[in-house]
Amino acid sequence: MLITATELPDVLIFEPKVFKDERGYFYESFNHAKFEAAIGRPVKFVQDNQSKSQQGVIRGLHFQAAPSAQGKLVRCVAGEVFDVAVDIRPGSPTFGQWSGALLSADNCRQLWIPEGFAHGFSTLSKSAIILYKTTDYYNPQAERTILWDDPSLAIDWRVEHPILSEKDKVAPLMQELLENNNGY
Ligand SMILES: Cc1cn([C@H]2C[C@H](O)[C@@H](COP(=O)(O)OP(=O)(O)O[C@H]3O[C@H](C)C(=O)[C@H](O)[C@H]3O)O2)c(=O)[nH]c1=O
Repeated sequence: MLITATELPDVLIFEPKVFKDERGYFYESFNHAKFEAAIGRPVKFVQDNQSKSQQGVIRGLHFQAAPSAQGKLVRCVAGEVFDVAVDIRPGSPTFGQWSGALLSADNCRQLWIPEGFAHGFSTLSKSAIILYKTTDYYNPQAERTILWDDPSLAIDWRVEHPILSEKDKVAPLMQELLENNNGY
């Protein structure tokens, strides 16, 4: 398994060893012991999620406020997405910075996004299916959103005129969340 650092020290790209032969391919999509050894701490995933999106969809930016914060291990099993993590940990040296990775069914890459980051992705292929593990359960009361095109983040989503949920269309700016302190 190849592990690559990103611009955000705690956000990592995992590339599993893919065994290809005349039948197709095989790879271990998750190995708990290897994953914990790679990130250097115990991690317990409690929920698996799956979503399908059409080209041009952006889902995000989302996170759950503490104590329901979720770490996410994201992979794309059909098509291609640009997966983005934003450091929203107050006091972090990379606070407000983002990092993105192309995840696709072909590159088999996975993005590890620890607790304390907001997450979103844009759909680059005709459609895309992502699967992701989370380290805490869904808690609607703890759900928070940040506006996808918040100018203070200036994320390049690589899509024009994105398709958004009604919730995402009206998400607050990160500064608004900080000011009224309901985001953390
Ligand atoms: C996240 C979630 C949602 N739901 C229900 C709530 C809604 O009735 C429906 C669709 O939810 P939503 O529109 O929030 O789905 P996404 O826009 O894909 O949200 C996700 O997208 C970004 C990229 C994330 O990282 C989060 O996991 C999550 O916020 O599924 C559940 O029942 N359980 C869940 O864990």
